[in-house]
Amino acid sequence: MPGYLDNGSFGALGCKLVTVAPNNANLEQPLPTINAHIMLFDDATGVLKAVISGTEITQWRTAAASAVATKHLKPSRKFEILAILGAGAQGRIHAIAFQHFFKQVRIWNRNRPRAERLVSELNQSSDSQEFKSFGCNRECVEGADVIVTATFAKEAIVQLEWLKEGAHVNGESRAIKVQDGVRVICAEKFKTAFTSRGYNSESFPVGAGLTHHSELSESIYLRGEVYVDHRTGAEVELAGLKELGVEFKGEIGSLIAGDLSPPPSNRITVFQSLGMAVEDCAMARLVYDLYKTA
Ligand SMILES: NC(=O)C1=CN([C@@H]2O[C@H](COP(=O)(O)OP(=O)(O)OC[C@H]3O[C@@H](n4cnc5c(N)ncnc54)[C@H](O)[C@@H]3O)[C@@H](O)[C@H]2O)C=CC1
Ligand SMILES: O=C([O-])C1=[NH+]CCC1
Repeated sequence: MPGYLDNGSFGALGCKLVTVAPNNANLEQPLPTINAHIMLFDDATGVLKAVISGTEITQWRTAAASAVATKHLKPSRKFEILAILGAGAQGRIHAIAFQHFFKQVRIWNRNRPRAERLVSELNQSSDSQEFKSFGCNRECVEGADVIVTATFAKEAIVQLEWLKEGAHVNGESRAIKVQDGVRVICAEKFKTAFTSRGYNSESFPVGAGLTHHSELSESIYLRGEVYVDHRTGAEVELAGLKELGVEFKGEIGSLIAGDLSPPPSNRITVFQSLGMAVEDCAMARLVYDLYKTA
C-alpha cells in the first residue's frame, strides 16, 4: 500500500506491506491475522528513513478512522450502546478507542469464549464494567446506537431490521466482490503459494470475492447512507455494491472539510472502511518523529 501525504510541515512518503493469514489465530502460539511493516521515506529526497512495524499501527489507525467517521456522520447524537461484532484485533482496539463515548460496549464473536476473554480483559482495566459479551449477533446489535463489524464473515451478520432509527455502522471488512480483472489476476498469482500451505480456493485472502459477500446485508447498503474513506478506491474495490445500485454519498474527508453536510440524524448511516495507505504514512511519520525526539 504506497501512500504520500503532501504537506509542507508534516509530509510523509511510505509504503506498507501487509499480509492476511486467517489461520494464525489457530496456531499453538497464536499470531495476529494481519501483519504489516511500513517503509517510511524522506518525502523530499525519497531516501529510506525507517522500517516500522505496522501491525499495531494498522489496528489503531483503522479504529481511529471509524471514530472520526462516527463523529462526523452523527455530530448531534448522544450514544449509549456500542455493538462490536468480532473479538479479534480490530474488535479489541475499537472497544478500547470507543469506550469513553458509550455507557455499554457489547461484544459478539462467533466463537463466544473469545468474546468472553476479551470482555474480561477489558473489564479488568475499566472501573465501570461496561463491557458485555453476547452469544447472539442479533441481540448484540438490537438497540445499539453504533455497530462495528470486524470479522471475516462472508455472509451478512447484521440485518437491516435489527438496526434502530439513526443507527450508524462502521463496516471494516472489505470482503466484498471486486472487479473480475483484479480478482482473477490476484487469485491466480497467489494460488500456488496458498494451496501449498493448505488453503482451499475459498480461503484465498486475496481474490476471495467470487460471489458477493459482506458482513452487512445488501438492504443495509441500499437503505442506508453509505460513506467511504476513498471514493476512487471504493469505485473499484466495492464494484459489487455499485452493481447492486448502492450510491456512495461521499468521503468522510469531505464532511471533515465542510464540503458535505452530515445526513439527517434519523437516517441509518454506514461507513464502509477500506483502509488508506496515507493513514499508515501519517502514523509512521508520527512514530518516527516521536522516536527522534525521545
Ligand atoms: N478497513 C480497514 O482499514 C481494515 C480492515 N480490516 C478488516 O477487519 C476485519 C478483522 O480483522 P482483524 O481483527 O485484524 O482479524 P482477527 O483475525 O484478529 O479477528 C477476526 C475475528 O472475526 C472472527 N471471524 C472470522 N471468520 C468469521 C466468520 N466467517 N464469521 C464470523 N466471525 C468470523 C474471528 O473469530 C475473529 O474474532 C477483517 O475483515 C479485516 O480485513 C483489518 C485491518 C484494516
Ligand atoms: O488497510 C489495511 O491495511 C487492510 N485492510 C484490510 C486488511 C488490511
